[in-house]
Amino acid sequence: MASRVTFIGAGNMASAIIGGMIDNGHPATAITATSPSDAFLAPVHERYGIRTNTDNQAAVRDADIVVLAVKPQVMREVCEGLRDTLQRQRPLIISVAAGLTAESLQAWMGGGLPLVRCMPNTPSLVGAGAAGLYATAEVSDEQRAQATELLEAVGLVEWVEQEALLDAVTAVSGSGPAYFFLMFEAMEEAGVKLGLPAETARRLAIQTALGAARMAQQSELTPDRLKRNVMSPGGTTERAVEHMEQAGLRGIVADAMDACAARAREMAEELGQR
Ligand SMILES: NC(=O)C1=CN([C@@H]2O[C@H](COP(=O)(O)OP(=O)(O)OC[C@H]3O[C@@H](n4cnc5c(N)ncnc54)[C@H](OP(=O)(O)O)[C@@H]3O)[C@@H](O)[C@H]2O)C=CC1
Ligand SMILES: O=C(O)[C@@H]1CCC=N1
Repeated sequence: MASRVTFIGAGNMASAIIGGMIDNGHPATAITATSPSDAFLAPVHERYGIRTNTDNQAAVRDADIVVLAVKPQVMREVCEGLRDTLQRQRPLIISVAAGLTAESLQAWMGGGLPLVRCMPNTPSLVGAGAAGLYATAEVSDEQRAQATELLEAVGLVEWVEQEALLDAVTAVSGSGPAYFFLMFEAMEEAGVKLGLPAETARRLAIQTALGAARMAQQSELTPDRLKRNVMSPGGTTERAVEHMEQAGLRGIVADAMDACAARAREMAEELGQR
């Protein structure tokens, strides 16, 4: 029988994972999502056919897995509200919140619960997600396998053995989709300046990213080698890539990802248990 999975929060990230799970064959009737507002839940129910509930406690009562998918800022209130039910029920808990440490989450939920911290990303919606997972000591091998199965239904899963590495995962893949969307915007704008219709430039940029990603995934060659294969000596790509290198693109990416990971650590401090 499929695991009964309850999502606390039905926003961008929860919807992305739910959509991917359903496309992958998880029965909609075994999935519940909660939100404080019925008006918000109605379209989620309509779209995915899942169960919805405005009462978090009622929604976790029969769950095998509880996915905490609210904003970090409301997580404490949500965890404290679920504390008694979770302590009785002891489901596998998966938090997708950026920053918030297992120590804080455990403290808010009363401690000692099987908790996986996960950093997923929104391409889960199309089955192309990438998630980093970290398990606390309370998580059994079977529960690790359950978490892997749930997240693998919507994409790639990588376990990390040190919790702090989740901040690095956030900087690479959690926030990563936004970097590529920004690149699409920039390429579209530049394509328009070069005379292309916006829609044409956008479609070409997106398809090019898809092709490059598929090639990099399927090829034995490194990204550097693949890049050099596009760069004919004295040709057009060489000129463009030289420009990007000279303008400091690598440094910009490194600084941006440092800022991202630092923000995750900052959020852990701002919102942490004390
Ligand atoms: N978006 C992303 O790309 C990623 C997000 N994350 C993490 O996922 C989590 C959610 O982010 P995201 O989906 O973007 O945020 P959203 O704001 O889209 O979703 C949060 C959801 O939680 C609901 N909510 C608020 N309070 C409660 C409550 N007390 N009980 C139940 N539900 C509640 C909100 O309802 P309402 O709108 O009515 O308040 C909303 O449906 C965050 O912790 C974030 O760090 C992780 C990886 C990637
Ligand atoms: O921006 C954020 O805080 C969340 C976490 C990773 C992606 N979105």
